[in-house]
Amino acid sequence: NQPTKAKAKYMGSGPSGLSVRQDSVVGSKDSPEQTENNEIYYVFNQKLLQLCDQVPKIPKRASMVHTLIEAYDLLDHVTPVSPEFATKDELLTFHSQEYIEFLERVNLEEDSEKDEELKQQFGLGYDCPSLPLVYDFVRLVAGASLSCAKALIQQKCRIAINWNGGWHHARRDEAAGFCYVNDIVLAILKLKEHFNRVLYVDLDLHHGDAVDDAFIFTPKVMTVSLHKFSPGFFPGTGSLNRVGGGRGKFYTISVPLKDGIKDEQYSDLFTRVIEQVRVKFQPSVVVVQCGADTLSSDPMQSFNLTPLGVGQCVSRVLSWKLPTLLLGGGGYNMANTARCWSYLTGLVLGQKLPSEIPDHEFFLEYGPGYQLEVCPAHYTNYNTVEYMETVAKAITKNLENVR
Ligand SMILES: O=C(CCc1ccccc1NC(=O)c1cccc(C(F)(F)F)c1)NO
Ligand SMILES: [Zn+2]
Repeated sequence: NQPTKAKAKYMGSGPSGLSVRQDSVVGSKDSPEQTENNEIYYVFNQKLLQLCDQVPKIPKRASMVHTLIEAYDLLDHVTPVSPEFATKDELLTFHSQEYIEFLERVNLEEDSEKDEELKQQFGLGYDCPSLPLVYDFVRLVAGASLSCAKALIQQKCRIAINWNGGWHHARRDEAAGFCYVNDIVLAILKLKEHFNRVLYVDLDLHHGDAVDDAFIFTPKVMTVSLHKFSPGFFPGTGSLNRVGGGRGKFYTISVPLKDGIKDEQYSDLFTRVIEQVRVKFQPSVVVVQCGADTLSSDPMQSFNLTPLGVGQCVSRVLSWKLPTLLLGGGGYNMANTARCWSYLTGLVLGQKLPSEIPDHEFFLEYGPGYQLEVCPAHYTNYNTVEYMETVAKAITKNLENVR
């Protein structure tokens, strides 16, 4: 039951430009999809891929990820679900009216000089270039992660995947760090209505700052972010002593790392931290942002992970058998990001994927080896054993204050 192209009905152009009514065949309100209780929800449709393909710094990445997953025949083992657009009210559960109405208004503008200073005020400009149809993009990306959250709440699945989500820098009232909408905060706010304790794990190279900030004062959401922390590196937050505040103190865990870390050291530290988190926090649902800019040969050239290392962390969380939402994020080597998220999708399905990249539309992007595996680079690793011990001990100490 592939989601067919959503039959978008343009209902004439209202003040905000196009107002689109989306009749998605699968998963619409009036006809809940008949799921043969397939455990893995995989959210996408052609519109979402098309909008995400246009994001400047990740051209065609969404389609490369999706078509590689399809080429590996993984779609036959998941429940593909076509997402709805998030409603304006849903966006307003986190974002400000001014920001959302601004996006609504510039949705259709060409990149005109108009509103230039307004664009700056809302973070559009340098880090977050103006996107064509930015409002449609924001509503569908958020809608996809919300569809996953709703499916987990309604127990239609145990694992839900949105590789086009994971935009962890978007702030309440402005785009930031190349993120236009914080689909993660929206999904967690939805999950929080039905699950007592939400664990958020951020594996992206960058600190998940805006998600941390959104939940820094509450003990109902524990955020764990592993990230590069070094002078001048974006976003600059996420030091070891960032532990949260008020009633949420010690429910924010920052794991600051240096350049060059490899799979074994990364997953060992992750395991040490996350197993303590599990015992102390006892999450009832988990959200994992799987940003792939940590991989070796990412243009970020910072960490030296391979999909195996990321997979060890995700496997650890999946072994808890809790309702789990997997999201994408960064990842600027498009082929390696597609390799990573295809590998993770296979992992979720318990399927080992053959090394040879199957023939498909983007096959040539996988040259010269045309293999699924990513080889580590020869980077210097600045994470000494002593440094890692210091980080692990500090986190253990902080966690003594939880429960
Ligand atoms: O990946 C991110 C956002 C990274 C970011 C934050 C703030 C300003 C710009 C960026 N993105 C980049 O620097 C970037 C994005 C794509 C490709 C590159 C490249 F230059 F390394 F290729 C760099 N968060 O998880
Ligand atoms: Zn990143």
